[in-house]
Amino acid sequence: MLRLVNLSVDVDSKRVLTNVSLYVREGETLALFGPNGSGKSTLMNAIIGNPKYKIAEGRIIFKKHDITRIPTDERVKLGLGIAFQSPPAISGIKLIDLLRKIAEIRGTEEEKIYEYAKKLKMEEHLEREINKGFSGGEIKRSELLQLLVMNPDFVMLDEPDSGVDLENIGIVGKAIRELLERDKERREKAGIIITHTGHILDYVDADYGAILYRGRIACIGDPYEILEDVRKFGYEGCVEKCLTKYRNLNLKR
Ligand SMILES: Nc1ncnc2c1ncn2[C@@H]1O[C@H](COP(=O)(O)OP(=O)(O)OP(=O)(O)O)[C@@H](O)[C@H]1O
Repeated sequence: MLRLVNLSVDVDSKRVLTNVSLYVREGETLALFGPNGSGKSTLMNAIIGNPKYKIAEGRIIFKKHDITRIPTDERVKLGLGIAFQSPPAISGIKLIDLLRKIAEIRGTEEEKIYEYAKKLKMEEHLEREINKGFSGGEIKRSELLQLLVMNPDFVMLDEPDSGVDLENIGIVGKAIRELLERDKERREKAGIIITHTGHILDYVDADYGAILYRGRIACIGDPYEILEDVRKFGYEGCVEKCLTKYRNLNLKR
């Protein structure tokens, strides 16, 4: 569904991602790991088409369309959606007004807004300006609420579990499951989830995991095994273990 081919990305003339190749098939969820500053958010911003993130080389293919050079709104129309790690607060626009607009464009029934807001415990925030004064956990739930109303085919979630308390993590987890599974009988869904702690993977099944390390994909494998290895050996040790495994596989061949 999404394929990145030798993608290199610059931010403010600094090379942040080098030669990233990855794919996520229909129905799959990829868990993306990596130390701070390794380029995970950059990757999501490049995929959604944030103009600050310049594609220096490579291609992004989504549903067989080459979207490398098309603007963000066209990518969203094709079915991409993102929950940012740190979205801005927007003065003068209430959350409910944004949600109504999204619902109108995407053909979502208005009562669904209230249903999802209730599920995410965000009813009291609907009349407030978007993200203004929201706590860290409330911002995460606000992003998810917007995505639920938007109902994209491919979701990118940048650390949806960071700053979320143990009680709310279940609420967030269920919302993400719904995002990945709603209408699955009618159309394919897939996604990428960035997580440091892996808490969200207690609620959402990831099909495979990848480590982004110093701007490159350094390891691909079982997400739960990767998480365990990162806990035991740290990122460097985990990447070294992966490389040794690849080398041995190649030697056997
Ligand atoms: N505007 C910018 N100018 C210069 N460097 C930048 C800019 N934006 C991002 N970077 C750098 O790009 C690198 C990757 O940042 P990115 O936010 O993608 O990392 P990340 O893997 O998502 O990190 P974290 O886990 O801390 O969220 C970092 O070293 C960051 O400082």
